[in-house]
Amino acid sequence: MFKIIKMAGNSFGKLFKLTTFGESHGQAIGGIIDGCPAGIQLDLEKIQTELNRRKPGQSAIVTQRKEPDTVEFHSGIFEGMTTGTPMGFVIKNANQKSKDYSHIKDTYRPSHADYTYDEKYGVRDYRGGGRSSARETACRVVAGAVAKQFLKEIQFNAYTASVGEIELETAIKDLDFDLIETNPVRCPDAASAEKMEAYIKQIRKEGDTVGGTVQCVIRNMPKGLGEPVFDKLHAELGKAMLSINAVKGFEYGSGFGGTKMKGSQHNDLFNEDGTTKTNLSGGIQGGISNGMDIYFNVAFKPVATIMQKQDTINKQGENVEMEGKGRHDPCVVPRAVPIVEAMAALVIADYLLQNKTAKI
Ligand SMILES: C=C(O[C@@H]1CC(C(=O)O)=C[C@@H](OP(=O)(O)O)[C@H]1O)C(=O)O
Repeated sequence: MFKIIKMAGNSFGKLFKLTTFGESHGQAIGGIIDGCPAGIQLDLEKIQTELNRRKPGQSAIVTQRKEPDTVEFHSGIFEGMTTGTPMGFVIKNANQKSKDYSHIKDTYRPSHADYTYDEKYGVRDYRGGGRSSARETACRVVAGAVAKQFLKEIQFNAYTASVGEIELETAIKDLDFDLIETNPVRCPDAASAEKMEAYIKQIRKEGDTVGGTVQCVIRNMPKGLGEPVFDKLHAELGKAMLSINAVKGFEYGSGFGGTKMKGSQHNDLFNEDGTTKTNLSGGIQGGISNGMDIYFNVAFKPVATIMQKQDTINKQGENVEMEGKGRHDPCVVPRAVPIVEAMAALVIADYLLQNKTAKI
């Protein structure tokens, strides 16, 4: 008897829709962007630049897998312009080292998707984590980079806000986003970035991993995006962020901090033009954008694969010891920055198409 189980959930978005395919050690990963409006003059170099911000091997504090991550578009673009037809794209895998994974064929890394994939499907491509690998996020970055070009007037700026206990202490209004790409951690404050980088290096030496947070600010937002009641704008942003590998938390606006305030402190009072004097709402009220900046935090856990011995179980349910092998990120946060921006751009593009009255 076959178990009737297939993998669903490979698509994101209603009207601006991305479907991805591929595994970390297969021939290629890629996707189809369906619903991108016609007539957008695409800058392909900008799309590649976004991919380069995410790609493995980019610095000493990330996985040392070396992938060119060159995107090839196979449809949907004519003479540099989107045609409104499905945009198929492929990124070839070039640097797989599958033998690093033979030890997890029948054994489960603690807190990795190995166990749940095996339990659900009964079969899994364990090489490099297969479909559960964060390599899939390269496809999201491609689609997000296309969405950003559709949403030219809207600015998406994500950056590393913490690594372990080390936090960026500058208030959002005082940040200089031009500093984000000036260090390998992608933190817009040189002193914090240095501490974070040193800490990630130390953690790597210990064969361990560490988590952190990415903060994202969306500026120049149109008013009126968001579909109450179940499809509130922040609900979709939350889903988008929580679908990124290793994400454990999402908060927007005042977030969990707001629970400690009184209404009299928390309410954003209006200016006559409808803007607000404060923005604890994070640019969204009633699930609808109010034109103020949207800002949110995304929490990333420490990567599950560590280079230390741990107790675990095998497929037979026996207790065994295992140690991670291969090339992994000691902290995913610096490479997650462009992924967060990409997912935010996909949400805003989709909601803009759903809301025909919005103007940008
Ligand atoms: C390849 C990427 O990251 C990979 C994510 C990953 C995992 O388990 O998620 C495991 C590693 O794969 P490999 O062992 O094949 O090097 C990482 O390098 C990428 O992001 O493009």
